[in-house]
Amino acid sequence: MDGCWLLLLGALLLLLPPLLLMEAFGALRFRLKIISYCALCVLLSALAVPVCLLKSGGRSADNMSVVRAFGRVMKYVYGMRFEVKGLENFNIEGPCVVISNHQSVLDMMGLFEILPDRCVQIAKKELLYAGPAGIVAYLAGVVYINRKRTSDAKSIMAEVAQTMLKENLKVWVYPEGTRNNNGDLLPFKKGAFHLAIQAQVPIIPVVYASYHTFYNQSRNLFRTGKIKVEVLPRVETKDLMEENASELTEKCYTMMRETFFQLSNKADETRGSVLAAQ
Ligand SMILES: CCCCCCCCCCCCCCC(=O)SCCNC(=O)CCNC(=O)[C@H](O)C(C)(C)COP(=O)(O)OP(=O)(O)OC[C@H]1O[C@@H](n2cnc3c(N)ncnc32)[C@H](O)[C@@H]1OP(=O)(O)O
Ligand SMILES: CCCCCCCC/C=C\CCCCCCCC(=O)OC[C@@H](O)COP(=O)(O)O
Repeated sequence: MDGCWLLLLGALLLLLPPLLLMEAFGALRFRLKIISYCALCVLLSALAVPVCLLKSGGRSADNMSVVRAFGRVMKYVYGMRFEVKGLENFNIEGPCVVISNHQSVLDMMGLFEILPDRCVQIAKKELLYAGPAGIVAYLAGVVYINRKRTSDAKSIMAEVAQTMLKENLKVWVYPEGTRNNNGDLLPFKKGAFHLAIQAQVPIIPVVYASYHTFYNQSRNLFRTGKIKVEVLPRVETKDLMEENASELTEKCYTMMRETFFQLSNKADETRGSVLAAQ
């Protein structure tokens, strides 16, 4: 019997190094893939910069169609396929605020897949320093905000409300305010909803299904996959006032969270439902 235990222990000790090696190799492969993804972003951005300058001579939302064309290359390199529903909901006259969930740096592929014309994003100011990617985003009209200074961010958003009306722009905001890959949506920040109310423009919610089947940072998972996306019908803000921002936020959050669970084949666990077949 003692011999059996010794044999088992020996086998375990023998298996441990290759298992640890495989784990370390998985982490390394994941990191390298993310670095290559960022490097490709930087490379494509560097190629897009002169095209933007030739097209518009400087900063203009028209350059976003150039960035979109270059950005669409990434999905072929990383084997991402998209299944999009509700694209017709983008067909509205005039400006609007688009809101979507934000899971990872991979969201850039989903953004460029469906990005309407003359649509600029609100981004954290740190991205301005991401080399050519920061420059090309600036040239394409991306608005940079300092998330650590609420009052500065609010006054920039108030300017955006004016500019989007003057220049007929759509503005894309990630209301979670940060990347989140935990299988649920984070509570929404209120900036996007104040913006839509101040400009009196509709909100178009966009939901990307959970990436859990092909991308998970904590499990070092990053492989090819299919991303389901749904563009929801517009939410009107006409006649809403600043004091309605919280209920508008809540309404959009609830609607998007339900759609997120549906698209991800997951039930809303807070209501005590069971997980649907995955
Ligand atoms: C070829 C390859 C090319 C590659 C190049 C890539 C190009 C594409 C670039 C795409 C970039 C995408 C980048 C994505 C990001 O960077 S996400 C991170 C940045 N974005 C955001 O943070 C947006 C979401 N955040 C908000 O909207 C926040 O509300 C913010 C305005 C930032 C303020 O943050 P915070 O202080 O944490 O806010 P709260 O929401 O809690 O609000 C505090 C109180 O202020 C009131 N409030 C908020 N906004 C306003 C406003 N505009 N006007 C008036 N009042 C406002 C809010 O109601 C709160 O008060 P109460 O609690 O209600 O009393
Ligand atoms: C040639 C070697 C180059 C090495 C790579 C250099 C690194 C360059 C980094 C990024 C370039 C790609 C930028 C693409 C835009 C990514 C948008 C994005 O997802 O930003 C995250 C932001 O929403 C929220 O940030 P946090 O989750 O709060 O943090």
